Amino acid sequence: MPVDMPTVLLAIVVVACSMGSAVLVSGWRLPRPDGLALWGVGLLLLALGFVLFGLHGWLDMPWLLWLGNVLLSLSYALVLLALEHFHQRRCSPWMLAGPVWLVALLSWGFLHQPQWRVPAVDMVLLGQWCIVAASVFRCQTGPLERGRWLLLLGASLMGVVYLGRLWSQVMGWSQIDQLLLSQLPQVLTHFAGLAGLVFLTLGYVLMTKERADAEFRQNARLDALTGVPNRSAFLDTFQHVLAQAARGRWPVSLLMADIDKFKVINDTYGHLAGDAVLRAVAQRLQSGLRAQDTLGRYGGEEFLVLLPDTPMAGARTLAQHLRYSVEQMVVPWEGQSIAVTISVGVYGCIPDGVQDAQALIDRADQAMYAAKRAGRNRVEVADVALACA
Ligand SMILES: Nc1nc2c(ncn2[C@@H]2O[C@H](COP(=O)(O)OP(=O)(O)OP(=O)(O)O)[C@@H](O)[C@H]2O)c(=O)[nH]1
Repeated sequence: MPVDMPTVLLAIVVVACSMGSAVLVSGWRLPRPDGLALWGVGLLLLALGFVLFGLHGWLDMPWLLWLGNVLLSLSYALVLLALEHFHQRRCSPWMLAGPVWLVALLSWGFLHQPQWRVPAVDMVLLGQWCIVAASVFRCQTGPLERGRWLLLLGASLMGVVYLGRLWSQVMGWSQIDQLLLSQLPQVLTHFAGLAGLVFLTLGYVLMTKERADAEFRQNARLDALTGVPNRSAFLDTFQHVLAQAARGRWPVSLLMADIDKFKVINDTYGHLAGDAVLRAVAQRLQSGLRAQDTLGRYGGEEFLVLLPDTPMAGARTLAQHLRYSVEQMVVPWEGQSIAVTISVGVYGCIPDGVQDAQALIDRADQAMYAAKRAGRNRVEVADVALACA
């Protein structure tokens, strides 16, 4: 089937323009630096570059070709910049601007020698796609998500396009200075490039969506005020640790810490001061824990601390330490200092795989209420008779 080369170029321009403007609009002034706007501008520059190539085919003005090549290289540099922006990395100016300068120099220097200009420029552009592919690989943490797979596929396709172009030049299959001639290698490489652009852009957009989804999931598991895991996230971790402890037959302890007379703090200093106290207590508790321990906000002014591989005696010592640490703290508020204390209930057991997490929390809660009844600012351990129930 004969394919008209100007139509192929037009298709590239239309697709790059529409994708570029859509991405630019969706990334415009986003609060988070996703690099989408950069990507959109890159696509628009690419479209402009192809418009200039097409015009050169008709008007035969060499500077159009030079500018088209520079714009193409600039658009690839913007793709790289967008990726680095997405990952909040600083990109070396040499990596970004170096190839663009090289393309500008080579295509100007060999403006009237297409046998040198075309392969030289193609080699630099191929190098740019290698850098893009390396950048996609470098941001891999854990298994590749679908967005990155698509990006890699797109970058590889672009690499194949330039290799194919170089190969067809070496083999003499295409008249390299005749851009508008409908030669099979030209048509094939341009179509492959178009497909590469679509894969790349979809991959990039998907990658931003995947990151937003992951952040949303993560935030949904954190308490917005204190930044520690919320009740449902804590319960998930607790269930998981209980199952592991039951398999390994190691002890698990739980602390329930409740701020004393918190209502008085709220009533005296105001609700915002109460919030500041909650944040300060959460920080204090967190700073006294090991990496494997989990602090969670159970509700209102109640915090839970999960201590894997910790017998009740050790948990009690830690609880005393945390209680003392909070007692020593003062929360500054509008020129005043708010004193805070906590009451802590301790419960521990070697799980047998049958216990329900909620039942264990209730035991720690009962111990905490015993501490309240005994006068507050103290630690109480659950009834030993119940300790392994
Ligand atoms: N500022 C603030 N207050 C909260 C928050 N969640 C719950 N509270 C308040 O915490 C207070 C808890 O009061 P109580 O249950 O009577 O407990 P308490 O005053 O600490 O008394 P004891 O626990 O017996 O020492 C209530 O006034 C709630 O409105 C919050 O996120 N921020």
